[in-house]
Parts: sequence; structure tokens; C-alpha cells
Amino acid sequence: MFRRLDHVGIVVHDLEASIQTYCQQLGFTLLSRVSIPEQLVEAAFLDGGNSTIELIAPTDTTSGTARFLANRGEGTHHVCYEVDDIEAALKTLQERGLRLIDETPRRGVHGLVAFVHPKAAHGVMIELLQKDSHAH
Ligand SMILES: C[C@H](C(=O)O)C(=O)SCCNC(=O)CCNC(=O)[C@H](O)C(C)(C)COP(=O)(O)OP(=O)(O)OC[C@H]1O[C@@H](n2cnc3c(N)ncnc32)[C@H](O)[C@@H]1OP(=O)(O)O
Ligand SMILES: [Co+2]
Repeated sequence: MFRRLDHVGIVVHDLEASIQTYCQQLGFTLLSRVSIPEQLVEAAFLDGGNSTIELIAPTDTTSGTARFLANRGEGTHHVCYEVDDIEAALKTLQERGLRLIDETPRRGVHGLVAFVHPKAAHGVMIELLQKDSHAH
């Protein structure tokens, strides 16, 4: 089903401060910074050596990530796996009775994405990603 781990998403209060911590103290390298208005978040992708993390900060107080921060505080928010065919993966997961957040994919930063509900995977939200052919 899953091809590989793509990234781990971490929700933070202050994107700039978290980039500083991860780059200057933990030795990660900044890959890109993106604004995702549809999700009401700003994010940064960082390379940690055969691993990528996505730091995410809400840009408003009503989003899911803002609620996550208020209720649970900063921390691991989702684990993203790359799939070859996201429509097929969603169909398979649905047939297996898994609770999805998105029944159809939406456009993400690096391709099509869809989320599996955290309650369906023992407290971990799973993001599926079908990369655009030109994305790295
Ligand atoms: C760009 C980037 C990317 O592409 O990677 C992104 O999209 S990041 C942008 C973020 N986008 C998303 O998160 C989209 C998908 N998320 C959502 O639709 C929502 O946040 C949601 C359905 C997971 C939860 O929203 P909700 O309104 O149903 O309810 P609540 O916020 O009250 O949460 C319901 C229960 O789920 C738990 N819960 C919520 N979020 C998480 C999470 N990330 N990991 C683990 N548990 C979680 C809460 O603590 C609560 O548990 P209890 O009941 O036990 O207290
Ligand atoms: Co993500």
C-alpha cells in the first residue's frame, strides 16, 4: 500500500522560532517554506538526513491545527506516506472499513493528498501523498 515515508508533520506555535531550533540546534536543512491558505497554515519542509519534517503553524484560530495546538499543544501531528495511486489507496482503505477524513484527494504542496482520521490509526493521523511527476 505505502511506498515510503514522505514526512512527519509537527505543529508549532511560531514557525520562525521552530525553523531556528531545527536548523541551528538540531542540524536540519531548510528545503522550502510554503503558505497554504486553503488549510489556513504556513509550513516549512526540512531535511534531516534520509528524513523530512514539515513544521506547521496555523494562520488563524479556527483551523484544525489551531484546535490541535489549543487542545494538545505543540507536537507530532501527522505521518505522511507516499502512495503510487491515491484514488486506489483510498478505495482500498474505505473497503477495509477505515475512517477517512477525505474520501477524495485534495491538492497539496507536492501533489494530491488525503487524510485518514487519527482515531482510525490509534491516535496518529495519516496523510497519503501521490506526488506530482515533477515533484522531488
Ligand atoms: C499542508 C499540509 C500537508 O500537506 O502536509 C497539511 O495539510 S497540514 C494542515 C492540517 N490539515 C489537517 O489537519 C486536515 C485534516 N484534519 C482535520 O480534518 C481535523 O483536524 C480532524 C478531523 C483530524 C479533527 O478535527 P475535529 O473537528 O473532528 O475534532 P477535534 O479537533 O476536536 O479532534 C477530535 C479528536 O481527534 C484528536 N485529534 C485531532 N487531530 C489529531 C491529530 N493530528 N493527531 C492525533 N489526534 C488528533 C483530538 O485530540 C480529539 O481527540 P479526543 O476526542 O480524544 O479529545
Ligand atoms: Co504533511
